[in-house]
Amino acid sequence: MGTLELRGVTKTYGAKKAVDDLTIDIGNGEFFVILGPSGAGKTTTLKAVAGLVDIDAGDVSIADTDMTGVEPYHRNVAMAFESYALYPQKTVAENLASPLKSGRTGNYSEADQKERIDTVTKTLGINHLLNRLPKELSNGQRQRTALGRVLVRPADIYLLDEPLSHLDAKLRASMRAELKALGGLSNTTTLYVTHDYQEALSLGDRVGVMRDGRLVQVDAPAVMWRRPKDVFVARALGQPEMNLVEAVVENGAFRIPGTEVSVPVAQGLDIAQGERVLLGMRPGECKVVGANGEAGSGSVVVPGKVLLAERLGRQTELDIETGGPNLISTVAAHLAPDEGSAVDVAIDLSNIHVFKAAENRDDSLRIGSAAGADMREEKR
Ligand SMILES: Nc1ncnc2c1ncn2[C@@H]1O[C@H](COP(=O)(O)OP(=O)(O)OP(=O)(O)O)[C@@H](O)[C@H]1O
Repeated sequence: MGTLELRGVTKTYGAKKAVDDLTIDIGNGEFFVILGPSGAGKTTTLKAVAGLVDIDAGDVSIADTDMTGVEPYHRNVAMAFESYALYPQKTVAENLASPLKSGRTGNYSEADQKERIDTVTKTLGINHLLNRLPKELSNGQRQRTALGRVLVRPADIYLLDEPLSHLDAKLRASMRAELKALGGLSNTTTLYVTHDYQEALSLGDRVGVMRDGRLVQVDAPAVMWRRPKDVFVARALGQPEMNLVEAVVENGAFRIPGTEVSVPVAQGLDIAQGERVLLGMRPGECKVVGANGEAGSGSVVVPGKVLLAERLGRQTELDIETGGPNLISTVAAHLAPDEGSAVDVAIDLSNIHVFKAAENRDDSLRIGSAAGADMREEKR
């Protein structure tokens, strides 16, 4: 176990700053997730911690010890890459036992080894595959075995790079729950990298959203979901993505061009007449209430017509014409209106995120919700 600190870590490849002045403090036993799109610098960050790349600036400390000049072998980190490194001629059981036999993380009796392997393989659902060779496994099983090799041995830090990426959606969801349980049990500081927001929100004690080598926001999942710092973070969380609708402040209200909709500007929002904003509304929070349905106080109603209704499992995704920008709404499939129906979409004011429109849309900063500015004490 140990803390992990990165101070001003920078790694450049040619003209590209893969990691740009990155500072993170990860607590002992914390499960920290880096979420970001392809090329954001996630893997390079893990490699910097593992000592697998030479960093240009900054430093990494593990368990309060500066790792500058310390070889990867001596850092006591266990890393799982997206590509799985397994011994092809060894069985699953032998692959899992090999990290325990190296002696560098302690000596394990046969019984200890068996117990550790048992716990990990049961958690990962691969305990029926112990006698198979890697070539006799599916990609998902191979990936779980590779993850098992990492989790089986104690380390100060686990570094996990998209370890569930080759699993199908169902298995991935169940593995998330099991990994969480395993993390809780082992209490090992973990730095976990993913581009899957559900994984990030469900696994992370804290999540850091990475963009172009920098962390844009670091927060607990619930805080980040409620208060994404900018449009980039807001778009990174949620599938389908948050609806983003341009609006202008006129006479104390946000007016959405092309519609009759006007959302009152709540007190305390730092916004001036004529300013352009983006109103963000998550599809799951755009509630279809039927035409002329009851919206209730504290919400805004947008009348529209269902252009497309696409059933996706238990949910249906609706594309709703409003006269202005279309809105995407997700509803339980059995409640979904037919294509062509007139509907009202009700959105709670507190679920309407207000971003000051920036030249690059992703840079637009959140200033609060349509219900008001964020209260400081609500932040944590
Ligand atoms: N060995 C390398 N040589 C040159 N450029 C590299 C190298 N490794 C990474 N890069 C570049 O650095 C940037 C960050 O890469 P990195 O692999 O860390 O991103 P990532 O967030 O892990 O992406 P992905 O999710 O696709 O794995 C990218 O622009 C990538 O092309």
